[in-house]
Amino acid sequence: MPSTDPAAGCAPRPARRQSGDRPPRPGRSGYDPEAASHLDPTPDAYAATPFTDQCTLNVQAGPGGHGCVSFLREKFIPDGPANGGDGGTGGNIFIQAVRGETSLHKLARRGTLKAGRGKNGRGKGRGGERGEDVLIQVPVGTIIREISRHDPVTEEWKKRRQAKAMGADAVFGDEDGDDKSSKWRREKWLLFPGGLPRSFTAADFPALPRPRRSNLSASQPKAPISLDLDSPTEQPLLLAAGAVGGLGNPHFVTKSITRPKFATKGEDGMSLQIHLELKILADVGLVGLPNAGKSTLLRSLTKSRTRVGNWAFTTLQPNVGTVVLDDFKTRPFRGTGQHASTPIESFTIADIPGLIEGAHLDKGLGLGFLRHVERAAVLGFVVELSTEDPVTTLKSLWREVGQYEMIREMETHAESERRFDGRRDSFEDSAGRLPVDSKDVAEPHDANLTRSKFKGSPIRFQAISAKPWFVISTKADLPETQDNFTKLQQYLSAVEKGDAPHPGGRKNAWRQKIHLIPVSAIKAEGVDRIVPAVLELLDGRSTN
Ligand SMILES: Nc1nc2c(ncn2[C@@H]2O[C@H](COP(=O)(O)OP(=O)(O)OP(=O)(O)O)[C@@H](O)[C@H]2O)c(=O)[nH]1
Ligand SMILES: [Mg+2]
Repeated sequence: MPSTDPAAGCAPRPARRQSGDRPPRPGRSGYDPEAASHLDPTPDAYAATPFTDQCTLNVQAGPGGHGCVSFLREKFIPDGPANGGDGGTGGNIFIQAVRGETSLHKLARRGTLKAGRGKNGRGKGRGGERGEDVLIQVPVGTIIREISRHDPVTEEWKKRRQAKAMGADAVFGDEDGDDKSSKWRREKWLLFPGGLPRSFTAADFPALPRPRRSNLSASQPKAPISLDLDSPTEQPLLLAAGAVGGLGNPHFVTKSITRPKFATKGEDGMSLQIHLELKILADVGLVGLPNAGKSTLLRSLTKSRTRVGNWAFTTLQPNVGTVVLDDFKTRPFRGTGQHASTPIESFTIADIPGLIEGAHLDKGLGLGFLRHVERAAVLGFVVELSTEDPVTTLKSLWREVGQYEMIREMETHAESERRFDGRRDSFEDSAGRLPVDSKDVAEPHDANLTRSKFKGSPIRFQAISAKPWFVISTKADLPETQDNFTKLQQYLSAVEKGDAPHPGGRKNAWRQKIHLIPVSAIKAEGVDRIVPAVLELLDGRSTN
């Protein structure tokens, strides 16, 4: 076996152990145990990075700053007109899918993210500064679902509408509507600190201005949020717009009140509880029992440094490797989607933890990791030839995949019903938006951000059994594996011809040309046949 290291030059190579101090490695037959290589690495030569694929976040848009009560005061003008500035708008919450991120663990640790509060208005008509924005960066392939929201402005509108519907004069009354004489709500107003209580009687107090939102809020996604960030977002997408600031005292100058000693407080920012779920986007997803050789195969096809070990559940998190194609002449085109006419330069392979029989009953690591191959274009079933019956193994793998597919279909159905109910209950106008006060022109921090339209796609589910699939029979270097290979070959050709039912049990499952590729991943033998087979399936056309 040649001991050349394909990873050399791209990662620091661990110090080679002396043959005397290397621990014995059980169960490796037909292979020289002393020769460490990229495909059979020493136990410390693997990448171990923290990984989380789901988390819940609380995000809070910034509250607005308060309006200011101030009067012009100059030499010879002791009691000038009102000149208090408006409060600044609160910070916004943006989200962006970026290529460099691979996990949600950093966000999972944060829990709550709050945008900055707008600054209060100041004298001489100076408006308060905007609050600081928060930008949440997530990996490409993250799905965002809204769990709950608290939007003080929407609630205020709701309350007013209800009060109006009841024909009450209590529109501006206290929450319980008992104290009708109180037309103003103390908590909404900012009073001049030096003023005497009698100067703040309800009698000539103006009506509380109607609740407002910033004009940026028009580009918020509709409630309830449900988005799939399946491609990198060039510009950050707005999740929650900051609340508007309060009005300074010049807004309340009337004929009768020429020197208003009050201003309004800023609105409270909306808060959202969202669930983030990362579903890795790879072209090929590997599915197999634990210890089948999936990670070794990934190492032999790519420069991945995923952990390999002769025990079940060596891999505890998904790993993605990239196969770079250097044969420029025969590179096929991507057959579908927006990149239909771009030639394939590389493709990605996802290796997930092993699936065991009964994974749908939460045995082993359960079915959860299948979310990372659910969106793969092609599924690669990795079956060890040294098992007793590879056909039974393949069938049981498909059974688990079928169970997962069923669960996902039910979830998708339930989700669309929930969304429908959410829309019906939400307080929105016919265009699905709350009215935005045209007077309220809160200048955005960055003009580019206003132009960003919400580009995330709606969440879709693609039937797994309809995807093209192929089988890689590993450990073909081990003795007495020929019979198992023949058995598997016969079974797959029967499935292809329709003589045997599809192992997933679905009628419309894909069964066009099921490749069976025998390999010895550890010796890197036969793996070069995987690339053309994958390209053929990705390309969606048969080269035969
Ligand atoms: N003889 C032989 N051994 C192999 C081959 N491929 C993998 N192995 C060995 O099989 C064992 C398991 O390999 P892994 O690649 O870790 O298997 P896995 O499917 O990723 O396992 P999990 O991560 O537990 O799901 C290791 O000891 C490998 O060295 C092969 O082609 N031939
Ligand atoms: Mg593995």
